Amino acid sequence: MNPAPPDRAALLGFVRAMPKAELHIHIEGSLEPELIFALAERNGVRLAYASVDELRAAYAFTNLQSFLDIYYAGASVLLTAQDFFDMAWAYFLRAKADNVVHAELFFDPQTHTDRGVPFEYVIDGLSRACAQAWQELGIRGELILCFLRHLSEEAAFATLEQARPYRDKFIGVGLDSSEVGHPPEKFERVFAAARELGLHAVAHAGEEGPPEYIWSALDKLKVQRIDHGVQALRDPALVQRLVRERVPLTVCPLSNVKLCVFKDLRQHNLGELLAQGLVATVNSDDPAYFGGYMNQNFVETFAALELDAGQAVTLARNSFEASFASAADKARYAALLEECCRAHGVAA
Ligand SMILES: Nc1ncnc2[nH]cnc12
Ligand SMILES: [Zn+2]
Repeated sequence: MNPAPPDRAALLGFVRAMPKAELHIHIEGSLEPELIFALAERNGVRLAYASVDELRAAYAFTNLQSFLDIYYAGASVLLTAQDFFDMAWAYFLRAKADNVVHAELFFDPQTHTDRGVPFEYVIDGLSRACAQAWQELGIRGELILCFLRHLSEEAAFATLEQARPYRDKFIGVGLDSSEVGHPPEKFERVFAAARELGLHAVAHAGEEGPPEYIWSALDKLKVQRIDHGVQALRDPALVQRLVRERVPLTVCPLSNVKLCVFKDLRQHNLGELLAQGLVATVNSDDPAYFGGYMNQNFVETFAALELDAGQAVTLARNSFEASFASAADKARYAALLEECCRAHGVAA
């Protein structure tokens, strides 16, 4: 294979250096095998795998459910507030290396409270890591509480009730886990209650599920962003609406390949999403399981789809526009991006 021409290398250097926001990261999906083993040892938890290598070898997924089974097993080592802090802090260090300046972290409380871990431990550890990320790394970290959609509406309401005393420690609610068979409308009332509390709303839709799930997330849950949403292109009327209303899609290219949504990265529709005027963003989803953090997602996707500097700037801008950052932070991020463009000779 020919080496990449120098201008492609410069482009990838720019893509790595760009300030960016990550809006679709499940913090439990950042738990690296090494940390899973360290926490298992610390907490006396028995794992079904004998070594880090054996665990990593099991990361061969055929669809979303095959991943979720291993992902929930991995999370079983998290018991104390310190465990949640350590996991999130490890993520923030990776994010810093990739020039992430703003991160909105999903967390799945039901995965932990159903094992007897108090909600308070989860939120304490995660929010302490967010505070330290701002103080020591200059990264704004926010939390979004996700309901597990394979569980009942009643369980989601109970989780919202548990979370209520900690309302100031998270900014929104989301919906994740097994998509097909669990349409968004199942959670219409709990999302209405969350919005009543002034929380932002997002939901996974159109990862494996049909465009109808995206319509439902918009109309029934009244979400402000769609997580994944790559199936939207199957429905031109839906695309028109998403473009008109500038509803962001938090796309996760490496995840989509690992979970067999696309056969390989060259088949990914990110370029087409951008060409149609959708507010697409790039994110890592579950980086410890899917082969990389933010810059790995950017660099591999740019190489596979031959995206250009203009598209890189659009993706960074989209990530800031789509974020729930304050107006002051958004202005700061825009200035950082302009400065980066100037330093790399890229038109802003
Ligand atoms: N990609 C994904 N889709 C749905 N639920 C998830 N939970 C963690 N990662 C997920
Ligand atoms: Zn996700």
